[in-house]
Amino acid sequence: MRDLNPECYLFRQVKMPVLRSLSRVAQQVLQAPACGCQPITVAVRNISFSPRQVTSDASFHSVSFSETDHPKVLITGGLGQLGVGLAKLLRRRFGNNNVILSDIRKPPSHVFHSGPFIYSDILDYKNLREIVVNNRITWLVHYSALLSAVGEANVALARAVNITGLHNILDIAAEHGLRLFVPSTIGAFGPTSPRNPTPDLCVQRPRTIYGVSKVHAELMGEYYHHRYGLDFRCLRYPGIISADSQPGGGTTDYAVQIFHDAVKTGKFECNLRSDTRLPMMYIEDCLRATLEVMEAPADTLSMRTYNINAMSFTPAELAGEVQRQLPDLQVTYSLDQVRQDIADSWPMNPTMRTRRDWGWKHEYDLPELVQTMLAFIGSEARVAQAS
Ligand SMILES: NC(=O)c1ccc[n+]([C@@H]2O[C@H](COP(=O)([O-])OP(=O)(O)OC[C@H]3O[C@@H](n4cnc5c(N)ncnc54)[C@H](O)[C@@H]3O)[C@@H](O)[C@H]2O)c1
Ligand SMILES: C[C@@H](O)[C@H](N)C(=O)O
Repeated sequence: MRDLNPECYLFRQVKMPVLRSLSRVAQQVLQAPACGCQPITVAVRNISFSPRQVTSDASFHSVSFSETDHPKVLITGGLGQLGVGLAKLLRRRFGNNNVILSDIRKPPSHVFHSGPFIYSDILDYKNLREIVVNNRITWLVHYSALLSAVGEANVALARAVNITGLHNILDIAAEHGLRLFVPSTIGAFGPTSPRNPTPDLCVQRPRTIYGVSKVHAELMGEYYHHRYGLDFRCLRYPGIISADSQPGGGTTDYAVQIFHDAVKTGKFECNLRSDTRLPMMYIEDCLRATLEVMEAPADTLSMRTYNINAMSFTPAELAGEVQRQLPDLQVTYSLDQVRQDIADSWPMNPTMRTRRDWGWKHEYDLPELVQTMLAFIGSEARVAQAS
């Protein structure tokens, strides 16, 4: 089964009653509609029936998104390291009011006043659905998650947010014909995956709840794509490095912290071994890749989950590059064994079919990354000192 017919889908969505009882899990076969599509009925969520119409020549585009309109975007978990930057990029492209940031945390004043913000807990399915319906959302970028190190410290919460929350997102997206982006991660690989290089398709047996939940997200998204025609798109981000937003508790956080410590104290204690090689990317490249994969014509996507990368370096190599700009920086090493074990199971160099499929090219390598980070954090520090 490949895809949905928009008219049939919307017709059925409006006409069909939504059944809420968790105990009434079932499937119904509907009568063939006038358009001649072969109807199937699928319980996307066990509280409702969502009939899906499939035609052999249908494309994979979202059912409710007209290509001539701007998408109406909802970003979940938008107050983390990546969400505010993505909202800024998407708002520049689609208009301020067409991009809604959401989170369960209170936004800082500059974020609150920069565009639409809304409270949304992804564990609250009804609230999510209300937001999607009331705001006529067509694209959903699902950023809410607990990252690798924080997830190991709170497995139950990570399981709830990263797995149960994802189920809510998938059902909402399928039921309302949204184009859905869910980031995966290099953490979706594990100790038995090939590390150098790591192909897009290979063994994935991660040993963190974060990694397990992200493999689950990849597989569920692809399943919904093939089963229900959900327009699911996924990139496995490497460690993302940003100057104006803080990482949320991952294994690659050291590569952000070093810049702040270098500028503020001239000393940096690294919690990974000096020779730990991991894939990394500057945030601007990451957000551009996200927009590019969301805008890519469906027929250019040979897969729905892709590796993506810019550079790979070790703490020693990063420190060396920072020391070229700030020669007095002192770097010491004090291992966090949880993070080290995680890092030792992750890829060093993911290969990328994105290059072939939609021409992905990063702009920032290590020297540009270091210059940009130091320039930004340095100027912030000077402003803070002056005021
Ligand atoms: N930053 C990276 O290096 C990186 C790398 C690979 C993948 N990713 C993925 O990208 C996405 C965004 O990453 P990030 O670095 O911005 O994460 P982050 O940890 O900085 O932010 C996650 C956000 O999710 C929110 N959240 C937690 N529980 C929630 C709930 N119940 N409902 C709604 N929101 C909730 C948090 O409040 C937080 O603002 C995540 O899915 C992450 O796995 C990030
Ligand atoms: C790599 C990524 O998923 C995140 N930065 C982490 O370290 O957990």
